[in-house]
Amino acid sequence: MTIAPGLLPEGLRDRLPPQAEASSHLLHRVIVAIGRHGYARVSPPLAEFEEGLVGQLKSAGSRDLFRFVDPVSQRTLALRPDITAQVGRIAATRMGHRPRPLRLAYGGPVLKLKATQLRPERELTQTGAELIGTDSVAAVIEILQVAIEALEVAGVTGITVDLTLPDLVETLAAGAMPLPAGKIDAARDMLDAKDAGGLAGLGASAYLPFIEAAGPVAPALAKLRAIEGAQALDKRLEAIEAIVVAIGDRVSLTLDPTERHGFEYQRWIGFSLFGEGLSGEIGRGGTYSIVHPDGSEEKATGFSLYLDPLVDVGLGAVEHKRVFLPLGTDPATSAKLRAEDWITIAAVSEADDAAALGCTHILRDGHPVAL
Ligand SMILES: N[C@@H](Cc1c[nH]c[nH+]1)C(=O)O
Repeated sequence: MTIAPGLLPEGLRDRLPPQAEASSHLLHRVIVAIGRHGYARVSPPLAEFEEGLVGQLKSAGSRDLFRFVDPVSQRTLALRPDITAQVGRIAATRMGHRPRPLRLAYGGPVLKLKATQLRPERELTQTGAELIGTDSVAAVIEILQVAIEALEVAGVTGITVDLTLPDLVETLAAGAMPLPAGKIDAARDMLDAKDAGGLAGLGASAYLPFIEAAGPVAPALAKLRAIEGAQALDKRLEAIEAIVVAIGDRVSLTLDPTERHGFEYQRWIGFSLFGEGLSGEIGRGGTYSIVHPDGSEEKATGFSLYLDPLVDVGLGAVEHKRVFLPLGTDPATSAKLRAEDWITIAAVSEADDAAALGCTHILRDGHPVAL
């Protein structure tokens, strides 16, 4: 089968001007904003041994990995679908001796095995921060504040934070709302899909009220509090109240306690981030556990942002002044212009056309004149 020239595999794309520049500009601005909160940047590789990517975070699956055999080591390598696991590996090994809490930031491409309907792209630019050594309420609030600031710096407005309780079913099933072990996964899936009939069929009707307890945070919290047998969640609900106090004025807060989708390894709290005019989720995060080589576990809290939807709506675009330099322009003059922040487009033939080349100015008598 021949492949049409320029055709790329599904979910992979070229970024052209000006979006390619906007994308790197946005990543730079966001990572600088994260760094201001003390998060030092790490830069793990695009691919590593499969074991390095799957064993690091408790409960993280290994399904969505692009795998291949490395002709050099003869070992199975995988392309990273998520940088958080790599940061976990670094924190547990090379930076295991650094004082806690350890604040690390990252940014770069990740590759998902499957696209989703909402996100047809498989290669995404992921950036974020991980606060390692704690999953306290204070840690969650710091992480949310850093994420919100990073989104604001990127130009996102109308931010919504949707909170969820990823381990809700396990927590309740172990206490007041028992479920046979074999049914926990099924109950979780049905709650995630808000499938009331399925839940009842499973003998998990006690969980039905959780489906109703979703929406703007204040009424949702009130409904959760009223659920018979949900006292095991009290500490989590208090934490959510503290989050409302900390960031409720800055963003819209919603609560969807049974949302699990995309929260594979997050534990007592998770959150999704949305922005006005941006389709789908633009970020996600929560608390999780890093597994150390000796089997011990370390708590952590973090967030990741996905910058592609921002670039797609034009955020990060940089306005440039582009001056056309006719043939024979003195190199010292053009160097001076570049030092003054101009982009210089030098003629290479008499036929070159300043307007067609996207110039905003043309150099006349040593000075840029607007076209
Ligand atoms: N890396 C996760 C989000 C996250 C970061 N830290 C904890 N959770 C994701 O992209 O879904």
